[in-house]
Amino acid sequence: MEALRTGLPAAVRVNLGSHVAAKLLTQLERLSLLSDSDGEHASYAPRLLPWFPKGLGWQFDRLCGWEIRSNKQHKRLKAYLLCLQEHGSLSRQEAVSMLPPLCLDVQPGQALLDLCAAPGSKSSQIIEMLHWEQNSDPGLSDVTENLLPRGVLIANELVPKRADLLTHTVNRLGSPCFAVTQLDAQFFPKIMDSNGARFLFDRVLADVPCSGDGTLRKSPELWGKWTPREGIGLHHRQYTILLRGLDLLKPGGRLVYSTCSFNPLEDEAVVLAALLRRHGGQKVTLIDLPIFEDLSGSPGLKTWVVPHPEDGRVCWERPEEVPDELREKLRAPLFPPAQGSEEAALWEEQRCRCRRFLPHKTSGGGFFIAVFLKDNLPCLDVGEPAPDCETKSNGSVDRGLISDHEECAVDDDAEVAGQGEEDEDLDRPAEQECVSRVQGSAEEQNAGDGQTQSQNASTGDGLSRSQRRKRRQPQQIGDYEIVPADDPAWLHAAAFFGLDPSLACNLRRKIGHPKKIYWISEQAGRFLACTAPFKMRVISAGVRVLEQLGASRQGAQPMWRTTQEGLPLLLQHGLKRRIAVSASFMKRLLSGVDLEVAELHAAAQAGEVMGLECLEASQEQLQAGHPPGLISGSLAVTLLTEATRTAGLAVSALLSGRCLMGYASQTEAAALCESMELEARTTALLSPVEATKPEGEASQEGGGGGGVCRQFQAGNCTFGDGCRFSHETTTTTAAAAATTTTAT
Ligand SMILES: C[S@@+](CC[C@H](N)C(=O)[O-])C[C@H]1O[C@@H](n2cnc3c(N)ncnc32)[C@H](O)[C@@H]1O
Repeated sequence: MEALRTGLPAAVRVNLGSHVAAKLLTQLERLSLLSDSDGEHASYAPRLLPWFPKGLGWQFDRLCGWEIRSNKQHKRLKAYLLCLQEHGSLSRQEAVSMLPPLCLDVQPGQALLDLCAAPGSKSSQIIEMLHWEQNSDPGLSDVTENLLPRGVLIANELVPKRADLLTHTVNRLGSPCFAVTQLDAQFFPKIMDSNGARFLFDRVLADVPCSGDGTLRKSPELWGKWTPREGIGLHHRQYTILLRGLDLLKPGGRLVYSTCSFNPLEDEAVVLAALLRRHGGQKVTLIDLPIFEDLSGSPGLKTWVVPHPEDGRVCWERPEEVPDELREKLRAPLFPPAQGSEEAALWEEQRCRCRRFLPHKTSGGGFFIAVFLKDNLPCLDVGEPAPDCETKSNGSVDRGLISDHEECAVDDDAEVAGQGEEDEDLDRPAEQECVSRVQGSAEEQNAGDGQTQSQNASTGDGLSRSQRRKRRQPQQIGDYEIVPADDPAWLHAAAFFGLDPSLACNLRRKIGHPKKIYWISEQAGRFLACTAPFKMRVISAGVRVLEQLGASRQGAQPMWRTTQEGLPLLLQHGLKRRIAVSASFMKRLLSGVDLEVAELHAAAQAGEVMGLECLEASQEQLQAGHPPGLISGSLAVTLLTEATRTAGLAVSALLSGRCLMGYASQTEAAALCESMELEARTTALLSPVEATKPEGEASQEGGGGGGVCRQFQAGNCTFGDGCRFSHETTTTTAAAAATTTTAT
């Protein structure tokens, strides 16, 4: 209890794939040397989390998340972290919440499913892990085609607004290895690949909605809200999500079940109920978690009590003790196994493999994890499905031991309806939020009552479930189509950017939306080519790499631009329209200044710009009547110091007959600029609060460039005093802002 009353240390995870990963790790190491003699900044010393691979996880032991968020004294640290988060270099994530993805043992090329994914901390971590092989040496990525990530994470979320937030979170990573779906995980359908075989996942994460009492350290307001009813109401939904996940898992595959709750009704009771069944004819068992140095959890509970939903002081040990009027609510699966029963023996053997992470032992938040392994043996005869968990006349409990759950869990064909939701606050703690999101939704009521959407649907049209199933045609997942290798628009874009036309096999576009082209990993492509019994909502897939510029003239080929998020991929694949510029030139570009073509040539003369010749009209073009000089259009601008085939800092830009302008959004541009100033920014963190940013001296902090913050003018700049753009509101600066060309 004492531990729960203290703040939760803030923790961060560095993205190995970021172009600043190596620099950022150096700065974290530098900060870690701070000590008490550094006075007010001593708490800025992060500690390396020894159990996180590749030295990427860090924790600020003496600083909690809400302090960074709300204490003005830490505004520069907040801006520093926000900026790094914005360009996907760093994620703020509670330390124990980093464990489930590590328990998945992600391997390159795998297909993974995150059933309950918003706001997306674990999904981002998994996607980053899919890239680890490729980014094994931070900052020096030697990317070859063979090492391009092939795997996929399908990140699923029920609530539409949270699914949008999830999409934003994973999009920051610029990865081709994901798709976001918006479905009720309980009804995530059986999908078939293009060969008619079932598409199963190598790994599944079921980080289910829970009562969130493990997050009391970061969300103290939960103290007043918690009731025993929540755990009881959530148990059934957690169980059906877990069953669905196990069914979607390949034989030999792993599923990680996790909650941020201490409640055994949401933890042990759910895990035990799933262990007692077969899944697609296969048995499942628990396996030990990996060893996390410094972070040992406790085993799962042997026994527990079930409280009265309205009065936590009244509890029962056995289902038979429950008064008749509560028997429907407090069903047998909520209870521990009866002493001496077959189930108790099984549980005794398995429970030690569950792990409870307790705040007073780990200095972190409360968490529960169990790792399931699905049998690799041929299916056994599964027999008749058992009735769902009934109390026998002799008082013992029938949990359907080793029966198959196929029929008793959920209907594959259930259509999923999204639920309306209130606004998001990015700064609010993830796990706690997910609790409040699900409470009160109509769908929660259904799940709590044990009534599924499929049951509702079955009464609708007078047809039986199997009749409706037969009547339905399988539907292709999502609305994505392959870009044909001989598509004229693609061939034109490939020729313009100097890309190999055969790259088309990686590209998709949304049906009816030919103006955006996405790059999709091999496994993501396989997933999108599958069919499902109903139209699945795929909100986003892969990374947008090309976008058509304006409307094309009648008969003329459309012009394309590279997107900021897709640039690293295109550069790795030989994009030829690229120039390299000095740091000071890059800062000017990022500050939103239009750089006149004459200035570009002068900078090239001075050695500040290299590679202009790749923008010049070729002999062929000149013969075809193109005027001599630079060819207008989209291009990549990289830093002169970066080797050309690395994932270094690169900016999408546009050259017109008159000038060169950046095409990153204001937020992206600000974040990229900050990333160039990482060392200076870290130094600035450590100077006295008042002296750090004297008015009008932004450039002394390494900001350089100037320019007016349009986010500030629109009233939504998140960087506050830490913003590198001007927050002045004079007429002069407003007029200057009107002329900036950086895209929003
Ligand atoms: C514990 S949170 C997930 C946190 C997430 N894994 C992360 O690390 O950022 C649970 C999420 O499940 C969502 N959810 C609730 N019921 C669901 C359902 N039936 N199907 C899919 N998602 C659901 C909630 O809206 C919430 O976003």
